[in-house]
Amino acid sequence: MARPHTTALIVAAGKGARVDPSEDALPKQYRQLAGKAVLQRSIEAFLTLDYVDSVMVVINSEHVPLYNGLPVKHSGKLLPPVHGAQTRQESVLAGLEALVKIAPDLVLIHDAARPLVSQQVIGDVVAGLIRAQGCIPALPITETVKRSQNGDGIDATEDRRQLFTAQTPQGFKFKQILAAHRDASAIDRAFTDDAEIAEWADMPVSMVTGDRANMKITHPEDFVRAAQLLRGEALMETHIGSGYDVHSFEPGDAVWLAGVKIPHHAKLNGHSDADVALHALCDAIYGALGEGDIGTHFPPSDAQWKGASSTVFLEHASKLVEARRGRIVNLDVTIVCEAPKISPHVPEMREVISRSCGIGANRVAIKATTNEKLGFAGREEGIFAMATASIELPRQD
Ligand SMILES: Nc1ccn([C@@H]2O[C@H](COP(=O)(O)OP(=O)(O)OP(=O)(O)O)[C@@H](O)[C@H]2O)c(=O)n1
Ligand SMILES: C[C@](O)(CO)[C@H](O)COP(=O)(O)O
Repeated sequence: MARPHTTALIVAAGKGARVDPSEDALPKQYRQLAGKAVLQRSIEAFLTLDYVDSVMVVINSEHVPLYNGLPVKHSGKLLPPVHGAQTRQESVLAGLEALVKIAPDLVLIHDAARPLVSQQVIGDVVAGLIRAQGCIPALPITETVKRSQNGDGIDATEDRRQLFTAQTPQGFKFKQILAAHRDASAIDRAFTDDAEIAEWADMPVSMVTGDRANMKITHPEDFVRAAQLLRGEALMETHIGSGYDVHSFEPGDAVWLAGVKIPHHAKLNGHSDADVALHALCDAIYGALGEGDIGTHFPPSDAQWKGASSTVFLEHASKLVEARRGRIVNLDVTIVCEAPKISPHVPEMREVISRSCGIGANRVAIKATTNEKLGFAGREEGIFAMATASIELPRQD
């Protein structure tokens, strides 16, 4: 059976008034949380998953410049954003309507305000959709729950064994939740989550165990707690990888080096666009991850990689780092050739690599040297490159 087409719909059109009610406040989803905007974290949590085919973000029409300023890596999976509305419910419906042209099988509706969502929770929700039309992560209540009409006197104590708090992503069969949301928008009732709409529409919704770290950033102090969770969860350790690659010259008029096309009296012969610098760099990252090398992921025998841009492989390698909840600390490449001259191209090379990996250009170094006319590189029979990658990964012990 074919894998269901799955889209993540991230709602980010709120104003975050409970974090800061002032008109000119930076909305919470655009605030930094341990070095990354909240919304960027939420988007990346889904973009990095192979079984998520596309990601759509619902934004507030007043936040367009803020959204465009997010350094989210360009990816065909990230669809153009759509504008939301006054309530979460309306924003979700706007997103669902925009997805009609894609008509995914499954949709995962997620609050931008839950940036710590884990792969485990997302995977469990998707797995839960095999047996139900809807599935949400939820947690049992751990404190005693009181009912009170005025917030003062107690009217009753609830049986908390039957009470759970709902999280996101809330996953649904797309057609059914779209129909339910449309019907719900026609009645005078405010629904606080999508599962409530599904329940109202008699769709069976199951629950899987949520995650305490998958908190919704709602009040100012939640930023402190989320940052602590990120730090505690990610007790990081450093991994170093090295890469080496060589390609020979053949007749041609340009070489690809570190993602830049440089006019030359020959071209390089080899896998894809024969970019030795990016190949060495990818191998360094794969090495740091302990995940084989470029040929493991992109076999040279596979015709689809013939002539392909090696930036595709670099993006893949850096996504693997993200999927492991790691981060690239720095990348260092040395290109060895008599010609062409590399130094004029270094700024562009650093830019290409930083864009492909979603890191600052200050974390990328490109060096070049001649081989003092010694050996094959000295005789201008080919070019070789060496690279080192330093990455941080959650501790494995
Ligand atoms: N009109 C709205 C309201 C909320 N949301 C989104 O729904 C999620 C959950 O909502 P909440 O945490 O309540 O966010 P805000 O509405 O922004 O917060 P507040 O109520 O404090 O203003 C958030 O990611 C928020 O951006 C939305 O897309 N459109
Ligand atoms: C959808 C939700 O995150 C489930 O817990 C929550 O209901 C959204 O919060 P809001 O404050 O009601 O927008």
